[in-house]
Amino acid sequence: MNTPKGNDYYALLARHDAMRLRRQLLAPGGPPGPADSAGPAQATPYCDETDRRLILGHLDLVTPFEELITPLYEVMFRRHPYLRSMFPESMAFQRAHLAKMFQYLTDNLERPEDVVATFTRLGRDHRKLGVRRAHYATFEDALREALRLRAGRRWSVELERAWLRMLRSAVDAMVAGADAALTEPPYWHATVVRHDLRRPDLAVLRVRTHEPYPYRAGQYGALESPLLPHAWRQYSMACAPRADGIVEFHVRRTGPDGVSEALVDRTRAGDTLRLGPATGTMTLGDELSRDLLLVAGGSGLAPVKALLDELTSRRVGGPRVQLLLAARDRGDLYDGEWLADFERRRPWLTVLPVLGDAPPPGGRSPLTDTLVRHGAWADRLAYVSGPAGMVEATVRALRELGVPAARIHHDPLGSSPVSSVSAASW
Ligand SMILES: NC(=O)C1=CN([C@@H]2O[C@H](COP(=O)(O)OP(=O)(O)OC[C@H]3O[C@@H](n4cnc5c(N)ncnc54)[C@H](O)[C@@H]3O)[C@@H](O)[C@H]2O)C=CC1
Repeated sequence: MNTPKGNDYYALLARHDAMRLRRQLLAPGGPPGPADSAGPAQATPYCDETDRRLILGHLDLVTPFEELITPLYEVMFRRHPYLRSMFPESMAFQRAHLAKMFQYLTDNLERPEDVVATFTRLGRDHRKLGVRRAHYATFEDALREALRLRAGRRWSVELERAWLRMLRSAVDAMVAGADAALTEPPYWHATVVRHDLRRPDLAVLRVRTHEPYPYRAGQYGALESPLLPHAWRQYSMACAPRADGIVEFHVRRTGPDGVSEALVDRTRAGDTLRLGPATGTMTLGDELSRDLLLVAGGSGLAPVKALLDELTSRRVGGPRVQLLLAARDRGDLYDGEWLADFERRRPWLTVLPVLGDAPPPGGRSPLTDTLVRHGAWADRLAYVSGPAGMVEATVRALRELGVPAARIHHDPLGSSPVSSVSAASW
């Protein structure tokens, strides 16, 4: 065969794709919309009611998804060894998150608009990984083989077609999201200008981005350390955007060998990181007509600190703000000094620390007890950030105390499926 081999071939494929994209961009009328998208997702009919029933009725054939993911990556890397270099050395996080992504897709078949919105964001985010349209075709081929392997003799052509339509609707949205973001960098380089170890397992990092980094207070972005190439983890920006390009992050080490460990234990001022595009909905609206309730747990303080920062700059007779800050103990109030000083100078702010460990499953939580005890919150606008269990318990308590869901802002940073969908899953 006359085809270039191995890495060269796939590099060529990616280059060909980039050139095609460039031609499309330069063509009169600019880049194509989603409906024109080429590649594997071309002119794909979306997953309909029949597909939904087929997929959900036969989920047992391909679940648990963790067992689908292992052969999927094996097939993909066996056929295209070059793709392995786009992934981190350890695939554990990657596998878990791809499994969650399939879970999210199959759980939300009834909500195509939400799915499209999520995958559009994901496509924009995936530019930082160097993902190109051509890669989606290789992913689809690998998935097809993994599905067949996993499901065995009960697999059918109809079922496979339904799965591929579901996948292609997600891929279409990702391609559209990537195309729509072509005018912004896929990631930003940032130099660490300060690294404060506030607790043995928690660091506050200040980085300066080399190019302006667009974001809003309350949002988050993914960081990558050169110590762990291709492994990206999400952290909230802990200050409102600043003219000097400094961005603050709060990082808690949660286990050995991960990105947080690299950032807490092995990163110093002068090191360079990469930062993915900002995303998230925990932002302040243009109008601030209601008083606010901010609830933060542990390093979940980061986005709340950014909101406080923005509130400071926006105040002209603005709202009153109550912050409930949950921490394991007094020593774990790692930004306590800053917060005490900040509160002293802001008569509109009241901070209430709530100390105690996470409750056992089904147990009472000091945080929700405090919410209930202090609670005439029904008229407030609430922002909640912290461990997934804390966010869940707080949102539930607030709903019971009469705060409508639409007035409770929280982002699923941490372990929830949607968050994993916005992480580097493919
Ligand atoms: N670093 C960042 O930029 C951000 C981190 N997060 C998330 O915040 C979490 C922070 O973790 P840590 O600092 O280790 O916090 P942590 O595990 O020390 O928890 C802080 C406090 O929250 C309360 N809490 C924990 N679980 C609870 C539950 N199920 N119900 C009620 N209250 C509970 C407890 O009072 C606990 O002391 C992580 O899950 C992270 O993903 C969220 C947003 C931003």
